[in-house]
Amino acid sequence: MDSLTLICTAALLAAGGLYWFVCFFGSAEVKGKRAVQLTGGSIDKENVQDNYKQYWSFFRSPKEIETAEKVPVFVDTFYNLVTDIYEWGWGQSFHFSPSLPGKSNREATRIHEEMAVDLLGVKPGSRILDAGCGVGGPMRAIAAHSKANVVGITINEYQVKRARMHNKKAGLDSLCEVVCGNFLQMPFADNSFDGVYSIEATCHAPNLEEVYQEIYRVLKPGSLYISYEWVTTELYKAEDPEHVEIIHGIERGDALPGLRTYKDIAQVAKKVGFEVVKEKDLAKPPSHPWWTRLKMGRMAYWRNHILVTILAFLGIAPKGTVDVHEMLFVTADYLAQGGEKGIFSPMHMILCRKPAAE
Ligand SMILES: C=C(CC[C@@H](C)[C@H]1CC[C@H]2C3=CC[C@H]4[C@H](C)[C@@H](O)CC[C@]4(C)[C@H]3CC[C@]12C)C(C)C
Ligand SMILES: C[S@@+](CC[C@H](N)C(=O)[O-])C[C@H]1O[C@@H](n2cnc3c(N)ncnc32)[C@H](O)[C@@H]1O
Repeated sequence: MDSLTLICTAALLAAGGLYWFVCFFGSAEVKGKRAVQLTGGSIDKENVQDNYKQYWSFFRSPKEIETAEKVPVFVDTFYNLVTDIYEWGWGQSFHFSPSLPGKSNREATRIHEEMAVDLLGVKPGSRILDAGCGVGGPMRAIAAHSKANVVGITINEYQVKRARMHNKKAGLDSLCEVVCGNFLQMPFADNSFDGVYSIEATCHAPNLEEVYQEIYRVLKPGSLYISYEWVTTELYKAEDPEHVEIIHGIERGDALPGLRTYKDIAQVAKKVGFEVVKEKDLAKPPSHPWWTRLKMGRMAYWRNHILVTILAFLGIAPKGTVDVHEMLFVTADYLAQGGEKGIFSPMHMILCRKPAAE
């Protein structure tokens, strides 16, 4: 073999290897984003690293996170930093769901979303609210399944842009509307929705009572609200340092002002005036573990980390992207540990009714 043939063969093998590495290694999810399109949301490329530092500074003075005025900035900064990585590495629905044997992650996600709207029992044409809608994965599944008009609200302007773009692309923009705003002070009239749902979103509120009160206000009397809440379970022991470390790890990597215990949820719902119709931790057996998807993705996360590092080095991805990705990498491990130990659930479901007017 002459040296030219050798070089060509080596180059071909290297290109083939790289293609395989990028496309097939690990479990790639169906995404709306590619690695080369990663941004810092609404943050200018050169400010991503500083915003990442700012995000961490909130944890140095946790009391500040608990004040309602600081929360929108804290949560908004977080979603500017993570939204593209979530879409790229997870898909358009930013939540977990129990694994369903024989079904793909995508199907399991859709079934978990449809269950929420089925429990609301809304009719086609009714108007429902998605409190904390992300880029609208659940909203589109729910609108397509129920034929209800869905209004989504998110604090993050960049997510509004992404959600509107996806709605249009899916041909669902006549059923789905997206508003930028704070779910603690919503720009909607009293008694104006036939149903409300929130999927893994109210955990960002510093005070659950405030967000439940606001949802109660906009819901029509006699209508239902369903939420999938992030909670610590009865197995969590505050005196066990390992448990505490896992829960703190989850809070830090997911922009949470402080995880609530499962006991708080119904108590707060009743306090604001709801009747609790049903409450169930959907993570508990016979459900199959929600965290296996996180663990199975580990090889892909390594591949992603190398990709992000190369893209940031080349100046294609913003500089801080590597730090953000690393933070998520670590968070995935804390989440999986929380699930495996049974001390944490991201799907403590509560279904509530606003009493009918007298
Ligand atoms: C409800 C919330 C978000 C829940 C999940 C959608 C996200 C929690 C942790 C995220 C991820 C962790 C690891 C990332 C991985 C390193 C990267 O290569 C690809 C994306 C991840 C898999 C990412 C995807 C989304 C999560 C699973 C919170 C914020 C209340
Ligand atoms: C983990 S994501 C879940 C998104 C969506 N429910 C889903 O499952 O894809 C949490 C969402 O809550 C939104 N959120 C958090 N705090 C908020 C607030 N105070 N007001 C409005 N939206 C908020 C975030 O912007 C984000 O869209």
